[in-house]
Amino acid sequence: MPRPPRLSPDELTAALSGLPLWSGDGTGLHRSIELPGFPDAVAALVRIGFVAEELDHHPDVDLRWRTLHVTLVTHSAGGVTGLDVDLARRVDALFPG
Ligand SMILES: C[C@H](O)[C@H](O)[C@H]1CNC2=NC(N)=NC(=O)C2=N1
Repeated sequence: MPRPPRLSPDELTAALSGLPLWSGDGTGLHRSIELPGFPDAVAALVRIGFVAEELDHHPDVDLRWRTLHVTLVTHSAGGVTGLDVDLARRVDALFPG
């Protein structure tokens, strides 16, 4: 599937202003999600995984005890695209913070 283009700096700034739980730059969007315990963190990763499969767009996730460190980047585009913004919104819908 063709990938969309990387966001411009202005587009990225606008996207991040609508994603207050996320930080980042052109190399990736980042959010950490702390759960009550390790099993909850594993379950959260599975839930994110199903959304990722639905979107055919996948996060980089570092699971540390009960915290998921999520990075979104479109690897084939070499930076952040609208697909990452879409996935960030879907993650926030699951875990509003
Ligand atoms: C064929 C399939 O669409 C691609 O391999 C997708 C799958 N998920 C992906 N996820 C992310 N984050 N970046 C990609 O470039 C990517 N490519």
